[in-house]
Amino acid sequence: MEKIGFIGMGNMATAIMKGLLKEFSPEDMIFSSAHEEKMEQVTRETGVPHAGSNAECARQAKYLVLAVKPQVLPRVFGEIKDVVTKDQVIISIAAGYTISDLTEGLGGQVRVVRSMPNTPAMVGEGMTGVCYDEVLFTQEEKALLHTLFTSFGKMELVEERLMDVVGSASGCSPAYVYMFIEALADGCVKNGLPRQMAYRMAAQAVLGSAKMVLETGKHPGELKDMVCSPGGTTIEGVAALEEGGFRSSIIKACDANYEKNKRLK
Ligand SMILES: NC(=O)C1=CN([C@@H]2O[C@H](COP(=O)(O)OP(=O)(O)OC[C@H]3O[C@@H](n4cnc5c(N)ncnc54)[C@H](OP(=O)(O)O)[C@@H]3O)[C@@H](O)[C@H]2O)C=CC1
Ligand SMILES: O=C(O)[C@@H]1CCC=N1
Repeated sequence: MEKIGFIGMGNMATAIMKGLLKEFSPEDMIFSSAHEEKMEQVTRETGVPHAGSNAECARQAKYLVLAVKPQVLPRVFGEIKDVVTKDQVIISIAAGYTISDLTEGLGGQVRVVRSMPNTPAMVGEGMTGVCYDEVLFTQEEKALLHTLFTSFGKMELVEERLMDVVGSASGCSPAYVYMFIEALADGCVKNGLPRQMAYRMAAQAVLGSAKMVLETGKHPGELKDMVCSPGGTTIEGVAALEEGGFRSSIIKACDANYEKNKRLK
């Protein structure tokens, strides 16, 4: 098996590796990160060997996942651009970096896949936007990419012009959902529900509502209307949310994270 390598072993790489370990053995992977003791710890916990350095990881990996923060990428480019070749598949999960940025940063003679995953990958429920020029990759490579990205959730092939929007749809949105769950629980605690029960019920209500959207195919507005009994309690809450600018706030959040992509490099 040609190795899958990770440069950077933080939130996202850990989540992706956890998913991959359901499909591949530890020996099929290799990684490097910033600190020796952390690399030793990850190897102890997962059995995945570490390469000791980014350059060695880049040398050994056929599929190389760049999983450092955007601001760290230029340094990593400098460490691996003389090592990576066109025979490899370079996979970026970094926000804001285009395929052109990545190709240029790595010296021009590479084949790059750009992706935008999210942290629910940690529980196998990730949503990853992926873009790459299909003519550059073999069927085997494309099959491995599909296996990789679906080992920790769902994937959508996306035109690169929309990849920064994918940041709103899936990359950043879990943070907005966590804020909603926390606020919903606070509202329940305010009216007497025990906090941990409030978190469990709020989280399950979000999970169930998401499954309703995904599995019924109904428009979210129609599903909302199904909850709002005429003259009932829900519509009072809906009116309060509209008064508070609930929807426009979320749209503004999407604009904010979309615009920041341009300022990450
Ligand atoms: N978090 C998220 O929800 C998402 C993140 N992303 C993208 O994923 C990438 C990683 O994000 P995330 O996992 O959250 O970040 P983390 O900070 O959790 O992980 C980054 C990892 O890179 C390591 N690192 C730092 N410097 C170097 C270096 N010079 N060489 C090798 N490794 C290094 C860090 O080590 P140490 O901790 O020891 O410093 C850390 O383990 C980013 O580009 C981000 O845009 C994409 C989608 C979602
Ligand atoms: O906040 C960030 O920049 C990263 C990318 C998407 C989610 N987290």
